[in-house]
Amino acid sequence: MLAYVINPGSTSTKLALAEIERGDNPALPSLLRLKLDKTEVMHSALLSGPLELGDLQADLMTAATDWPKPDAVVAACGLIGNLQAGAYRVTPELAEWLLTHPHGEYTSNVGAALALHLAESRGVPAYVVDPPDVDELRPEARVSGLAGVERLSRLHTLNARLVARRAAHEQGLRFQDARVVVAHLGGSISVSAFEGAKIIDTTGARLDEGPFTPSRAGTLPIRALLDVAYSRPRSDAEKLLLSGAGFLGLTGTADLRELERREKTESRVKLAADAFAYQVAKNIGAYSAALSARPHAVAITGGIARWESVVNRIERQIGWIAPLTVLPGDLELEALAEGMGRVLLGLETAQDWTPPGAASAADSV
Ligand SMILES: Nc1ncnc2c1ncn2[C@@H]1O[C@H](COP(=O)(O)OP(=O)(O)O)[C@@H](O)[C@H]1O
Ligand SMILES: CCCC(=O)OP(=O)(O)O
Repeated sequence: MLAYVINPGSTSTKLALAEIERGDNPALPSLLRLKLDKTEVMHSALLSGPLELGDLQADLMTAATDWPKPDAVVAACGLIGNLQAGAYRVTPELAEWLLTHPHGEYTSNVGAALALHLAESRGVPAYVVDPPDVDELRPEARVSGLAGVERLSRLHTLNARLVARRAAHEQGLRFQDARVVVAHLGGSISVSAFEGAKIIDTTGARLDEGPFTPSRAGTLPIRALLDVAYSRPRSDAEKLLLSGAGFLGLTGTADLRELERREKTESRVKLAADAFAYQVAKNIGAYSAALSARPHAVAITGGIARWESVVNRIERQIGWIAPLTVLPGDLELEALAEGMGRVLLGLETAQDWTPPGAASAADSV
């Protein structure tokens, strides 16, 4: 099977021609064989209007000019309304909805429109896979200690699901039979518990919960949060918590490659790295406890999984919980291709999207 795969980012859109075949292990049918021919289309600014979208559609058409006709086109997308994981058929209504109801700055809001354009030009269907607001939380995970405040499911769904599936396969288990905890450690962080192939609980990302990140605060003691909130306007408080905190606030830089070099000689940097590994490990422990029994695997992924001494510290701390799988970087193109492949190969059924009710579409970040 062939698919065009589109992953829009803030400064470039990644594109791939994916060849997807069944694997040769009948016990693990979703362990697929993938071949990706990747390319990247640069754009100068955050996509914000129809003009830039038109230009990008044209650039993608050019990049794919010589590619053979695919069976489908698949893209990453923004928030589409608290649904089950999997593939959704892109309709003009879904593409338009994402462009006109962008809740938060999700650059992937343009994904569905890009996929539809390319798919129509080839006379094939378009899909989006595993949006960030896939919501499969167990009921008790939604409840916070303050009536009216509901915990949300907003995470790095694409990468985290692929990594959870690979960690399950590494243990010789089908995804639906495995319990896995995944820590996605990039510029943005989420830690999530997978059981029965569902994301039953997650820290969320951005202004939700979890470890601190290169520039975000993560979970704070409530009294400190109140001090931050009451000492400045809300927009300044958000700016501090999202882009002036974390490693940046603790060490003066959010460039973790630089911190990796400095940690041997600077005690402040070493303490920040120790604290980060400790917070990640504690969250892995908490999300292990969200499962019905001990996890079969713990996995860490994202760019920070390249920081060897941090990975070692995390492993020392959580090694007693389950074997650790480390898959550094992000594998979103692979995740999109596999998600599409499962539909094209008849392992999963694509779903139809309907606009979420006013109640579930309300929030911002
Ligand atoms: N070799 C490395 N050592 C330490 N940190 C790294 C390394 N490579 C990347 N990082 C960090 O990973 C983060 C980027 O994560 P990544 O998942 O690749 O991208 P994104 O920014 O999209 O989340 C950055 O904070 C970067 O400093
Ligand atoms: C909502 C989780 C995925 C994501 O895109 O996070 P950031 O926008 O915080 O990087």
